[in-house]
Amino acid sequence: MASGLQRNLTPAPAAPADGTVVRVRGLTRAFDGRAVIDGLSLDVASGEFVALLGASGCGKSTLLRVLADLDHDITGEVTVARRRAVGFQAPRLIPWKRVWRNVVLGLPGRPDRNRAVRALEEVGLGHRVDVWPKVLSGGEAQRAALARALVRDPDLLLLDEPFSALDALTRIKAQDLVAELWQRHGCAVVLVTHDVEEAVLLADRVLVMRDGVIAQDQPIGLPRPRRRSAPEFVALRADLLAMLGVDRH
Ligand SMILES: Nc1ncnc2c1ncn2[C@@H]1O[C@H](COP(=O)(O)OP(=O)(O)OP(=O)(O)O)[C@@H](O)[C@H]1O
Repeated sequence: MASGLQRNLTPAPAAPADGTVVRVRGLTRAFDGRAVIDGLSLDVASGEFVALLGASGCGKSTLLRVLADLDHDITGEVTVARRRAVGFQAPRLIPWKRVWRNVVLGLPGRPDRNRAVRALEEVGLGHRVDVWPKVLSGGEAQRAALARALVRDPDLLLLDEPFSALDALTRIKAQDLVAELWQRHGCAVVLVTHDVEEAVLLADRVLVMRDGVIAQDQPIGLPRPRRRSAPEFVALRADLLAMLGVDRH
């Protein structure tokens, strides 16, 4: 590990006194001598929904892995709420465990089927409780992964392109479900996405990552539930595409 490392993951209370669930200062992560994240700072407030956009390879997943406590080879200060859950592009369900057992896997105590059922019902999978993961469609598997994350009652949910492998219609339904679940659970979310529309639909704030730092911080003040076709929505989407260097015309 590099010298000067200051990490403070475990001692942080679930809801830090200042109302933030993520506090990052001067974070640097290098691979083979090249800093992918380079002195990045970031705060996420309790209950806030933040989307992280940026060109491919700019370091979004790397940042998420640090926040998920999966990467320790860093310098800088990182404080993250203790109760966090992670969702990835692939649902990562264990094939030899039934869906409900996947949902409560790793929770302390005896596997609680009722708790799993409640979580699965919440994501519309009440009819899939006892099946094997291979029976699920791609969208259903991602919803099961969401149930597995939310059953942990996290203060912070970290999502890395959870819908990118889904077809367009399934993705829209999954996005609407996440909006609903987030409002009900009230946890903070950091969502890595390539999808500008998804970011505008879901986030309170869209962060654009460039050159190893947060280059732009765009609040999304639209009322919820948001309509993809609303003129303000379309305008914000165009602004963000322009920030990403994609021509709006
Ligand atoms: N374990 C690793 N070893 C070496 N290089 C890595 C490793 N992980 C990531 N990188 C490099 O760090 C850079 C950032 O990767 P990262 O996956 O964080 O980007 P990203 O913004 O999430 O990309 P994408 O949008 O394409 O998923 C890339 O150049 C990648 O090749």
